[in-house]
Amino acid sequence: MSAPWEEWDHVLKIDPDKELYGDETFADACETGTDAIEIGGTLDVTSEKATRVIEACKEHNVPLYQEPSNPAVVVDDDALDGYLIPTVFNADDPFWITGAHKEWVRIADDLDWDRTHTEAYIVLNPDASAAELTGADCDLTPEEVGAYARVAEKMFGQDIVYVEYSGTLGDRETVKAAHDALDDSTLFYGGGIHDYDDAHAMGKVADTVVVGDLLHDEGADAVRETVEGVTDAHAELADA
Ligand SMILES: CC(C)=CCC/C(C)=C/CC/C(C)=C/CC/C(C)=C/COP(=O)(O)OP(=O)(O)O
Ligand SMILES: O=P(O)(O)OC[C@@H](O)CO
Ligand SMILES: [Mg+2]
Repeated sequence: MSAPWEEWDHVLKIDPDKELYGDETFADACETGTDAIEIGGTLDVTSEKATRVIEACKEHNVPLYQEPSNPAVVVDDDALDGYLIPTVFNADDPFWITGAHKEWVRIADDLDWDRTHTEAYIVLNPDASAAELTGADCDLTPEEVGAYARVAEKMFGQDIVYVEYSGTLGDRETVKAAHDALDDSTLFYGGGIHDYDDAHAMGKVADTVVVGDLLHDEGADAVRETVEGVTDAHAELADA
């Protein structure tokens, strides 16, 4: 059976610490046409804030995943389809590679391994909170990023490799290098997607495009355009 993310063109990442746009609701976010919702952010997320988002989204027909930024924010909730646990391949502190994970497994009882999956992050925007927190080495050539991606797939068995430029649109050659380096794993791209054209361009070099801040800054209609952008890009690739 194939993994769910193999079918995802678009993921909407909701940050529990950020407000929605105008008077929009979580229902609006769920109805953008996105393939899945990831609930997570780097800073100031709590399990209470994450629970509020899960409760508001669970009645809607969209897969829901929590992406915890540390063990303390993990919510035990049957409404979640699963947990996508980051591990940061280019972090300078092993805490963000396996240390937090060790602590989580040590303190949590009865982890549901069937619903627990990992994402091999390569964090590339030095100004993003995720980069500052993890001390990520963002000064990497496309070739090095491709090599990290290949290591993640071939040596560490990672099903998801995530090129993360949170807050800024990334370098397409770098994203393409990661994509070209993978045989079977799914390449997520996230960062700075603002409109149809951004999503279309990154959709050409990534399997799954993740959109985050746009929901909070410009709202659900803007997110819907990005769903169309990546969907069109993938349809064009399939026709070519
Ligand atoms: C073992 C467990 C349960 C957790 C460990 C999780 C790890 C390694 C986290 C490292 C940091 C990280 C990659 C967080 C994930 C989510 C993420 C990148 C969110 C986007 O963050 P930003 O956009 O930089 O943050 P803000 O929007 O909050 O400023
Ligand atoms: O918020 P943006 O810049 O869209 O980034 C999306 C996601 O990759 C963040 O983890
Ligand atoms: Mg962000």
